[in-house]
Formats: sequence, C-alpha cells, structure tokens
Amino acid sequence: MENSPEIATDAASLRPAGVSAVALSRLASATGGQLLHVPQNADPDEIAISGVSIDSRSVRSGDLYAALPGARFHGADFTRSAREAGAAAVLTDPAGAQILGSDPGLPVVVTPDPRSQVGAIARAVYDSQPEDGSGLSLFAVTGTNGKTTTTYFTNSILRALGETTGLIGTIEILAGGQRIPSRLTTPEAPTVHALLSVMRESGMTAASMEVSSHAIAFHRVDGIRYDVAGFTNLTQDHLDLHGTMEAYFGVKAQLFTPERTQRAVIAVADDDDEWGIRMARHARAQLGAENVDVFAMRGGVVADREEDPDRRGADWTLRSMSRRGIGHRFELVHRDGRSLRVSTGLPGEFNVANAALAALMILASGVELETLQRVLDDDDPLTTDVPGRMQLIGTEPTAVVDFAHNPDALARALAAVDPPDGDGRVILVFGATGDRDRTKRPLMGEIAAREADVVIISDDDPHGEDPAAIREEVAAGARSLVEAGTARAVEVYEISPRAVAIRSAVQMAGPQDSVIVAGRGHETVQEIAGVDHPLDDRAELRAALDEMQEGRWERR
Ligand SMILES: CC(=O)N[C@H]1[C@@H](OP(=O)(O)OP(=O)(O)OC[C@H]2O[C@@H](n3ccc(=O)[nH]c3=O)[C@H](O)[C@@H]2O)O[C@H](CO)[C@@H](O)[C@@H]1O[C@H](C)C(=O)N[C@@H](C)C(=O)N[C@H](CCC(=O)O)C(=O)O
Ligand SMILES: Nc1ncnc2c1ncn2[C@@H]1O[C@H](COP(=O)(O)OP(=O)(O)OP(=O)(O)O)[C@@H](O)[C@H]1O
Repeated sequence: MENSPEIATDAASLRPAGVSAVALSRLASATGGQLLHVPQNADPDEIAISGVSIDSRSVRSGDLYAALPGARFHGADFTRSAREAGAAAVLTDPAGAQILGSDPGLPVVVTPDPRSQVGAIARAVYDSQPEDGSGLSLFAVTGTNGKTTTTYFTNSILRALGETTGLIGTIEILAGGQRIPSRLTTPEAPTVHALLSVMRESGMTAASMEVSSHAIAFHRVDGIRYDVAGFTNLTQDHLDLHGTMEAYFGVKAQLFTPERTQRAVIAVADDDDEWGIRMARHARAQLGAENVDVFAMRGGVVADREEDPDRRGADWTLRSMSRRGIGHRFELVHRDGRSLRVSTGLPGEFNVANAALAALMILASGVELETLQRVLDDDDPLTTDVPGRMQLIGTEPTAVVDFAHNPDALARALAAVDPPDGDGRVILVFGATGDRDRTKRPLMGEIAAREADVVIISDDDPHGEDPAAIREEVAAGARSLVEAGTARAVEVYEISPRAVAIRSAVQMAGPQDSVIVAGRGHETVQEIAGVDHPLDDRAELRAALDEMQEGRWERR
C-alpha cells in the first residue's frame, strides 16, 4: 500500500510508504485469540491489515484498531470513530468485546491481554526489523536519569562515524527527514515500529532510542530487538507506577534479556551502587558475560567478586579524569589493557558517565576501537547540545537550565553548578510535578536545602493538583533541614508563578553566583488544571538576564 508523504506533527501519523498487508486470519491466530464477527460473505484470509493503531484518533484506512483498557477509558468505547476512520478490524479483551456487543460492524479479535500482542503485530505489519538483517542498527538507553543525554551522545558519535541516524526520545523524534516534537519518552508500540520502518525507508542506517520504564511496563517496545542496550542508573522515581524500587528494577531489567537485546553496557556508579551491580549481574546471567560490558565510574570491582558468577568485576574503569572547560576529559581502561580517550563539553560528572556509556555502546556494536578513537578525537561528538540538559544560558552569573526532576538528578545538577573554591552561591529555582510520585517532593526539598544556598520553590507542572499544596510538600522537606540546622541554605522562598521566581533568582545573583532552574528543561508549556500555558525556562532565564544587563532593575 502507498501512503502519500506528509509533514507529521505527531509521531503516530508517520507511517511507512511500503507496507505489505498481512491477513487478519494470520494475525488473529498469532495472538491465540478468538476471531469473531467476520461478515458472512468475507474470508478472514482476504481481510488485509495494513496498519495498527491503539488510538481511534490516529486510525488510518486498513488499520487494526487495538481497543485497550486504560486508566480512564476503554478503547472499545471509541470503536465507532475507529471504524469511521477506516479500521478494518478490532483487537480487544473480553471486557472490550462486551462493550462492542453483538454487532460491532467490524471483525473482532478477542484475547485476554491485547496490549501485550500489539508489538508483535506491529512488527509483522510494518516489517520494522526484517529477518534478513537489513534493518537499522538499534541502540536503546534505559535508566532513571541520563537517557536523553546518552541517546544524543550515541546519535552524535554515529553521525561522526558516517551513519545516517534516527532518534526517538523525550525531546524529539528524528525520522524520515522530519523532526517531530515528542509527547512521550517512548511512543506506543505501533508508532515505534512504524518509525523504525520509516527510518529504514528513508535510508537511515542506525537509530538511538530512549526506553522508559513505562514503555516496558506498557509493552511499547515489545517485538523489538536492540543491537545494544545501555543502562545509566536506577534511583527513586516513578514509584506512583511501580510501587517499590524492587518492582521498578524488575521492569528495567526486562530490557536486558535475549529477546530484547543482543548486547548490553551497564554503568555502575561505585561499589555501593546496589542497583547497578544487580543489573550487571542480571545482564551477564541473561546475555552471557561476553555480551555485556560493565563500566564502573568509581571503584572498579563490581562489589563482591565472590558473588559475581564470573568474578569479572568491571570490564571498564575510569582513569585520569580532569576538567576540560566546563566539561571533562578522561580515559576508559579495559581489564585487558585497551584504552579509549574520551571528552565531553557538557558539565557535571554525571555527563562523564553518560559519555562513557555512549562510547562503550558504540564499541559494543562492533565499531573498531581505533575508528571510534579517531572520531572522538577529530569530531568531539560528545560536546553536542542537548536541549534543556545542563544548558548554559548565561555567565556572570552562571545561569543554567536543567531537566533534573527527581532527587538524584537534582543533587547531581546542584553539585555540577557549585562555584569552585566557595566564591559564589548556588541559587536554585525548582518545583515538583503534580499527579506524579509524591514521595519525592520532601526529598527534593531536603536536597535543595542541603546543596543550594538560596532555595526558591516554585511550580513545575501541577497538572490537576493545587500548586500551593505541592509547593508546601516540597518546602516541608527544605524547612526540616533548616530547622535542624543541617541546611546549607539560609534562605528558602516560595515564589509563584515560575517566571517571577526565575526573575527573583537572577535579581538575587551576583556575578560569581550560579543560578540553576531545574525540572522542566526543554519543555515549553506548563500544564495547570488541564490548561497549557506557554512557559520556557530558557527563554525566561535569558530574558531575566537581559533585563538585568540592561539595568532595568537593581540587583538585590
Ligand atoms: C500511565 C500511562 O503511561 N498511560 C498511557 C496509557 O493510558 P491509558 O491506557 O490509561 O489510556 P486511557 O486514556 O484510559 O485510554 C484508554 C485507551 O483508549 C484510547 N483512546 C482514548 C481516547 C480517544 O479518543 N480514543 C482512544 O482510542 C487510548 O489510546 C487508550 O489506548 O495509554 C495512553 C495511550 O497511549 C497513553 O497516552 C498514556 O500515557 C500518558 C499520557 C502519560 O502521561 N504517560 C507518561 C506517564 C509516560 O508514559 N511517561 C514515560 C516516561 C516517564 C519518564 O521517564 O519521565 C514515557 O515513556 O513517556
Ligand atoms: N547519568 C546521570 N546520573 C544522574 N543524573 C543525571 C544523569 N544524566 C543526567 N542527569 C540529570 O538528569 C536530568 C535528566 O537527564 P536526561 O534528560 O538525559 O535523562 P532522562 O533519563 O532522559 O530523563 P527523562 O526520562 O525524565 O526525560 C538532567 O537534566 C540531569 O540533571
């Protein structure tokens, strides 16, 4: 089937041009489900499925519409719009079948857990990873923090190596010559598979993608096998979805299994990094130690060698790290003596970890060490801009916008902007998101009070919650430290709206100070009570700095 090329504003509308339709009967039998409501004069072998959608609003003619149960709706409620948009059949669960009733007007495949079938179906329909190996080299990055940065890094190295690359992540999707803003970190399975085919059709040879824990839990990357999957770290976040850190770990660990990846690179912070060490063991046990590279940022042994099945410890360790401008240069050394010189222009030690992970993922994909070294030396690919990630907006004061929105990221971002030799203060503007993991709010307040001199608590995306109540929960954490006398911060303010908080921070800052606006990074709208308000921290911070420079107001 030929789809006409068009400019996509939403990733779900981007479809490959060449799709060889698959018979509904074949898809139905692959699910093991029941095929119902086939019109009497129709042959299911002749009903052609040429696309897949899990949202009625993105259904195209010939699609299988997967009507899935959700938190708010059952997709079966939207079958009529899907049919009007041209859906050829429906895939649903028994509850959906009941909603559809006895005359849905479309053939229906009923299976107990349809969401878990969508990835495999989309793979078959879009031929996203052809068996003959003609697909893209595919890189996945998972972990609590650093996914976006690391995928930008792998993408940048791949381009320096001469590959034509695609990207799927939190900020944007690059596919088929288009740059599409992202709605999710990892899109839904039909979109992911369609994107991989679009990339292949347009001549792309490699792609990097972020894989969130939501993506694994909601089967968004089912049916995909990566060449190399990388793990950044696991720290507290998303407990609203996973409940416990153990469950969160278990979901991330699913990426490091033979069904989902051939090889892995696992970053371990140090010998006390329980989750990194466990992920390294898990990956080695699942994929075979020869297919896993473990990189230790500090230490060097993956903790207790005695318990390590291979007694291998870390494969790669870090040597001779030094500052290079606001970034770092360092050397990665393998147990066998090989070494790689790496440097990144992005600030923060965590970007050393991200840069190391990206370089080792490229190496794990089979690129020769000498070739990689040449592009690292000649093209400086790890100094690429990553929108809203430690993005430097101004100097004097050092003014940075960063996406840190969980406790670990906030602590690291604050450490990264701490002026050396104690000759400046750290002024922080941040908030916490509504309708998401609440337990991190007081923790982030504590970290702010511990690591910053001036704490300005403002609003993030309150979503449906009362912004003042969210600020209060964050402030309670900050104040507990101030009251106990263990805070670095001497001033804790609550200022809303956020644009005013940013101006206040700049107003308070002297030339030696650092102002960091954390939590929203590249985002350009703030959602309050269901309404999107334009807000770009980078633009607000730049405007505040300009106003100050133009002398429109005095420093306080
Ligand atoms: C918790 C979560 O991830 N929920 C996702 C899930 O929602 P749901 O199944 O509850 O959907 P629902 O709204 O009840 O609707 C049920 C079904 O009806 C369909 N529907 C609904 C309305 C309509 O008009 N037509 C229609 O077909 C929906 O597509 C859905 O299949 O399926 C929806 C359809 O794809 C997603 O949009 C939705 O993501 C929401 C928007 C979301 O915010 N997800 C976030 C938390 C997320 O996934 N974040 C991670 C990264 C987090 C991080 O690392 O920071 C990500 O990968 O982006
Ligand atoms: N390796 C790391 N360890 C800890 N914190 C990090 C690391 N890399 C980046 N960060 C911090 O986390 C923030 C988010 O980084 P990035 O966007 O690269 O991660 P992410 O995993 O894609 O996050 P998200 O899924 O929420 O978009 C950064 O702005 C920075 O403050």
